[in-house]
Amino acid sequence: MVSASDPLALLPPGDGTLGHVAIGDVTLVTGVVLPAVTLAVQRWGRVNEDRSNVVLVEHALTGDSHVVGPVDSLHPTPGWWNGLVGPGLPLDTDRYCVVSVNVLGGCRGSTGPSSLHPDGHYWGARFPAVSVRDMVTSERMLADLLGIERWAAVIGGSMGGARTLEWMITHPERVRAACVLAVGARASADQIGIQTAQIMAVTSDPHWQQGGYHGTGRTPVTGLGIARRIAHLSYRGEVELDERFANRPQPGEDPRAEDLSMSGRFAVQSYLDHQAGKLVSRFDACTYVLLTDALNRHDVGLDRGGVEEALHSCPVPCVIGGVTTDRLYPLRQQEELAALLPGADPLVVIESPAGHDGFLTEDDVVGPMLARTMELSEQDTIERSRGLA
Ligand SMILES: CC(=O)SCCNC(=O)CCNC(=O)[C@H](O)C(C)(C)COP(=O)(O)OP(=O)(O)OC[C@H]1O[C@@H](n2cnc3c(N)ncnc32)[C@H](O)[C@@H]1OP(=O)(O)O
Ligand SMILES: N[C@@H](CCO)C(=O)O
Repeated sequence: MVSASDPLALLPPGDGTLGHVAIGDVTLVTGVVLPAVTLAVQRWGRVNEDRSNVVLVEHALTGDSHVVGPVDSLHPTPGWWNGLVGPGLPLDTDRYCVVSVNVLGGCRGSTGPSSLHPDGHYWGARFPAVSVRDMVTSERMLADLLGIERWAAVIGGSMGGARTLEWMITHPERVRAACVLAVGARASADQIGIQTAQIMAVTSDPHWQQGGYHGTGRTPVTGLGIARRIAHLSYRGEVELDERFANRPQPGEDPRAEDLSMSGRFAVQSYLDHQAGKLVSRFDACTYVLLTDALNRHDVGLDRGGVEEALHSCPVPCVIGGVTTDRLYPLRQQEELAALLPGADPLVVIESPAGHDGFLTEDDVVGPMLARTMELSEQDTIERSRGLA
C-alpha cells in the first residue's frame, strides 16, 4: 500500500505516465555539484509490499524512459521495447514493477543542457561533463528517495548497458540480477574515434555558438544530422545495409548525374537523411555531445585497478548478450564481460544482420534473456531467504 507520506508516492502511476522526481543536488565524480536535479521517470506495474519487485530498465544514447507505449504528444518515439515489457511479456508487468529514468544530462525531462540553469538561462554547454558513474549516482539517489533498497534487476543495452555495468560494480548489494547488452567494459579506440567525429560534426556547425544556441532560434541541426548519419551507420550491419540498398539510386533520383550538384541520391543516402531528420526533430544537440562524451570516457576499470579487477570483484548474477554483426561494440567486448564477471551466465550470442541495433530489433532472443534475468533474480531471492547468499 502506498500512503500519502510513502516515498513511493513520488513515482508516477503504473500505467507509463511520465513523472518527474526532484532528487536534489548531485555531486559529480569531478567534485562539481549539479544543483536541483530532476529526473523524468516512467513506470509500469505495481510495487509489491516489500518493494522487492522493482526492475530498472536503462535506455541507450538517444532513447528515453518511454520503454513501452505509442507515440504521443510527450513521446516522439514508440516504446523501444514494446514487445518485451508488459502484461504476460518476458518482463511481465503483472509481476514486476518496471521503472525507467531519462538519463542525467538527458533532454526528455531530466536535468540536462536543454534545461534552465537556476539563473534562469539555459544550461547549454555550461552543463558540466557527466560520467556514466554520475548517471548511476543520480539513479541511486532516486532509489534512496523511493525506499528501494535493491532492484530486482537492472537491465540495459548500449549506453543503458554501460549504466547497468556501473550499477553492478558500484552497488552490487543493490542489484539482485542484471542483463547487459551490446556494450563493453570500457570505450575502445574505435568507439572514441567515431564518437569524437560525431561530436566535432555538431560543434563545427556555425549554429553551435559555443553550445549557447538554446533560445537563439538557430540550432546546429546540420551538425547533429551529420553526427546521426555517422552514428547510424555504426548501429547497423554492413552486409544488411548493402543487401537493403547496395548502390541503387533512390527511386526517381539520379546520383550519377554529371553536374556534381548532389541533387540525386543513392538509396542509402536517402535512408540516412531520413534517420538524421528524425533525430534532429526530437533530440537536443548539446545533450548529444554531453552523452557521447560520457560514452567516450566510459571505463569500469578506472580507479578500480583496471577492467579485469573491477569485473572480477562483481558478484551480481547476470546475463550478457552481444550481436554477431555489431561493428560498434563488437562481440569480443561482450565475450570479455561474460568471461570476467563471476556471476555471468554463458554469453548469449544474438545472430542478427541488424548490427548494434540488434538489441532493439531481435525480440525473439532478447525476450528469453530478460526472462532468464528474472529467473536469476528469483533464485537469488530464494537463496537469501535461506541465508545462503
Ligand atoms: C534503447 C533506446 O531507446 S535507443 C533509441 C531507439 N530509437 C532510435 O534510435 C530511433 C532511430 N531508429 C532506429 O534506430 C531504428 O529504426 C530502430 C532500431 C528503432 C528500428 O530498426 P528498424 O525497424 O530495422 O528500422 P530501419 O532501419 O529499417 O528504418 C526504418 C525507417 O527508414 C525509412 N527508410 C527505409 N528506406 C528508406 C529510404 N531509401 N529513404 C528514406 N527512408 C527510408 C523507413 O521508411 C522507416 O521510416 P520510419 O522509421 O520513419 O517509419
Ligand atoms: N539506436 C540507438 C543506438 C545506440 O545504442 C540509439 O540511438 O540510442
